Amino acid sequence: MTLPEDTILSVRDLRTWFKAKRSTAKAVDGVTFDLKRGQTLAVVGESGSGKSVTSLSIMGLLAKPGAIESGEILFRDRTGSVHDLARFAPRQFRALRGREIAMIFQEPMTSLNPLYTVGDQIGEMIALHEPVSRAEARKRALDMLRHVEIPDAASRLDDYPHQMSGGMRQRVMIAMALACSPSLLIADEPTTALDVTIQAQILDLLRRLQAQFGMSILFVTHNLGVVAEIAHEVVVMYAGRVVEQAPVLDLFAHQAHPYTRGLLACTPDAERDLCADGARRALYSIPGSVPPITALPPGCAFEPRCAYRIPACTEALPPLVRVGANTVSRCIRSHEI
Ligand SMILES: Nc1ncnc2c1ncn2[C@@H]1O[C@H](COP(=O)(O)OP(=O)(O)OP(=O)(O)O)[C@@H](O)[C@H]1O
Repeated sequence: MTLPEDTILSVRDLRTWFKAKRSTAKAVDGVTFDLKRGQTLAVVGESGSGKSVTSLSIMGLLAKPGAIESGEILFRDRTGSVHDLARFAPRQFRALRGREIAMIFQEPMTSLNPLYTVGDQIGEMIALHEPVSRAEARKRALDMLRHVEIPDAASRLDDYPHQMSGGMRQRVMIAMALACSPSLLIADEPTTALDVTIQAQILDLLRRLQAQFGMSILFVTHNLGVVAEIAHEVVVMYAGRVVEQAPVLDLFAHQAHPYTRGLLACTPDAERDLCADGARRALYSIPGSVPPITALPPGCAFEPRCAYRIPACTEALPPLVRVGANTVSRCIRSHEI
């Protein structure tokens, strides 16, 4: 298994399907991307596009009947060894999760136990992977609370999660995720439930922690505003497939796929949306909805909603092709739009 030195994660032609008696939901269908060491790659798309199933596949947390059908998930651990997580057994994942790869979610209470103090939970996470004494675990937990900038950390160590605000709980979850200095952090919509000020603070914190700890981040979100804040590289998913990938500045400067263009038009922008007379322009929304992944058309899955569609779009699935120095797009008209 070969992986370029600067790459920590390489997802190659990944297919994760949910097979039922009558139909197969191809939630992830041939997804490929690379995440460079120390960088943030954002996976963006509407609800149901396969973002979470991609991250759960990487973490080995798929619920049945979900299973990896084919493809590779190459991951470089801190010793430099490369593993194919698509072929990992549950026992191997248990040794890896928390220590090498950690995950944070939208809802902190999915990770936090309401019955234990935050200090005990962070300490427990450290003790699970490292031979530390109780006192040492407690000291490390306190250090982590300081790293995530919880004010007056020493007095919050013995708080229960319910004694903290949503933003603080999110910080505790980040502290727990980073307690063993994982090299990869998977963040699935971690700021979606927060109000905008707290959201900005958490994104800022993640950026600072990334610079400090040097971890790579796979950031799953439906929000292009958040992508602009945090990502180096962006993967746009639609109906289980990658439709565009580009460095963040390139993607915001020019969208090669009509779906990306539509997503961007749906993102509120005060300057663009406010008219000279103070009225607000109606926010654009992409017409139609994501087709059911159990019954995708043979051609481009976005074609029924696309303003650029031509008859050829329905004939075959467009391949992902290079359309710029660092951009790939799955649209036969990318060069014209
Ligand atoms: N347990 C399951 N059984 C069958 N299909 C599933 C299951 N879990 C997910 N799927 C399918 O996988 C598709 C992708 O889901 P996924 O949660 O990855 O989307 P998403 O892009 O993360 O959306 P959201 O932002 O709403 O979480 C969905 O359309 C859903 O139909």
